[in-house]
Amino acid sequence: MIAAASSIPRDELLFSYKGILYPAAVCNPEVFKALESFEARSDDVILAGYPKSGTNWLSQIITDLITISQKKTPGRESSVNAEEEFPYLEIGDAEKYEILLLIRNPKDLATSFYHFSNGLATLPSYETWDDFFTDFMTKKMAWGCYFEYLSEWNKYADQENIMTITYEEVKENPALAVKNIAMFFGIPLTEEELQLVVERSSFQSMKKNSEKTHGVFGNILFRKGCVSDWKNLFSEDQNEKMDKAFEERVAGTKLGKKLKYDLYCKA
Ligand SMILES: Nc1ncnc2c1ncn2[C@@H]1O[C@H](COP(=O)(O)OS(=O)(=O)O)[C@@H](OP(=O)(O)O)[C@H]1O
Repeated sequence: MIAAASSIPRDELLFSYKGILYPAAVCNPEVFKALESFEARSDDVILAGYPKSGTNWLSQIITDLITISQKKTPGRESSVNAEEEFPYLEIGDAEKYEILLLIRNPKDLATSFYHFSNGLATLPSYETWDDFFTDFMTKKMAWGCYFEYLSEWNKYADQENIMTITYEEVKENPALAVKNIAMFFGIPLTEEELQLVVERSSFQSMKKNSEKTHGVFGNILFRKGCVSDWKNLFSEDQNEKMDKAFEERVAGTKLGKKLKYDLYCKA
């Protein structure tokens, strides 16, 4: 499906559902409609992340944690296939289940999204970074505007069943991040299990394993896996524009503070 999309004209690549754009090759309005009445089970685990925030990274960590937890559950030892049990979903009522909310600094996220858009046939590609930046700042992105995404999730960030984690904090101290995630989902871990999850979710391990886990898509997905790559793309003027938008729209919120913008997004 991803390869077939390359022949689709640019203006047919995205469709709008309730005011937000989605890639037509992988999303379907019928699915969104059906998900409005989706009922989750109380032990379902949901990972919410805007594109390029590190979703595949955190789903690797959660999948391993679930596998470890299931191995310890009597009667489920042999039925472990966590990958199959962790599909992508768009969700309705956010109150019924525990949600790990993943966010990433907007400059690295935009940088990652730009390279991804140009590597993937299902998304509109961009001749220049400047063109991408303009669209990113004016709500023309697939999966909507990142600033709106942050403002919307900010309404729920205080709820007990939501744990927010940043890409940067997992990068800074992976062991602590895995420990906190495991604690949030009530999964006890031995020191050995913790080290295993950390090792298997390192960028190097995931990239090395990516052909098996993601096929050819792996090469596009596991690009650099670092913090501050934005410094290679952003102009002075673009820095000013994004700093201003962040200050006006997100800086004062709980999620805004959690992102440590001054540390990760100022030169
Ligand atoms: N293990 C690990 N460690 C550090 N960073 C990692 C890891 N796995 C994925 N990544 C980086 O996450 C970026 C992709 O984000 P997503 O998985 O959310 O992409 S997607 O929206 O599902 O396509 C993308 O970021 P960039 O490298 O900056 O493009 C990936 O490289």
